[in-house]
Amino acid sequence: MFTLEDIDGVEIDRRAALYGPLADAVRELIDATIRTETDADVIRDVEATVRAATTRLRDRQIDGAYGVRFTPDGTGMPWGNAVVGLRNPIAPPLDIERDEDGRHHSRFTLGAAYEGPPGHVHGGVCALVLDHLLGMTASPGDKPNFTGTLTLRYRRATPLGPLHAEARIDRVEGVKTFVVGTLSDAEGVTVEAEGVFITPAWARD
Ligand SMILES: CCCCC/C=C\C/C=C\C/C=C\C/C=C\CCCC(=O)SCCNC(=O)CCNC(=O)[C@H](O)C(C)(C)COP(=O)(O)OP(=O)(O)OC[C@H]1O[C@@H](n2cnc3c(N)ncnc32)[C@H](O)[C@@H]1OP(=O)(O)O
Repeated sequence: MFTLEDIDGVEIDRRAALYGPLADAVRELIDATIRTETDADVIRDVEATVRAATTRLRDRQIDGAYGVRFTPDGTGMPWGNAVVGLRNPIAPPLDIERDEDGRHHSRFTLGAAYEGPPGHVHGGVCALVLDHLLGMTASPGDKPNFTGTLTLRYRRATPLGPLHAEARIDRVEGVKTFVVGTLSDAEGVTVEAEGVFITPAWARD
């Protein structure tokens, strides 16, 4: 499930510098695809260009999904992840910081690709972001904790644009870690979350 990638920091940096800008460019492409009003012939031409680029990338590719890879020194490379994946253009991506006290938080921007209600973030995208942030918060060491139950209270619509999310562990009871968190815009909290994250049987002591 988690795979070891036997590479050093220099090689991680080289790969990040190679694939990160490609994912950024495709993110821009997604946004432009949603918002363009250019001429029909330009759109057909760009479609052909994009299809040709996809064929070139598929020239050599891995079987299946990217997986969650780790290097020997414990550096995580969840580069295909839907929330933080450096190689995943549908990931915003979130850059998550961890405080000394275990609190996790992130500032990020969600644009047109994440729309649900007009001008606002899709409720499932709010859940996606909070699930991941709370999951990271629940898994501070080398032991993964999976989402068992995630409960959300949507207090008001979340506008597209700059946002902030944070989470902290509320309590730990055996294999269950209870985490609480929020998603906010500049005016304050839009979504409250609480989750029960559980150590899977194969990772228990
Ligand atoms: C994790 C994906 C990797 C992403 C990593 C990315 C980057 C960072 C890298 C490393 C960090 C690692 C991970 C954290 C990061 C992100 C997390 C993202 C969150 C996800 O995207 S994660 C995918 C969605 N998630 C699932 O795919 C879970 C499917 N499911 C299962 O894998 C099992 O079902 C499990 C493990 C949930 C339970 O394991 P089980 O069934 O063996 O549990 P068991 O019966 O032993 O119960 C023991 C006690 O938990 C209670 N309990 C059981 N089930 C419960 C539930 N659902 N809700 C509330 N309480 C529950 C019982 O009532 C009992 O409580 P009590 O002890 O009090 O009696």
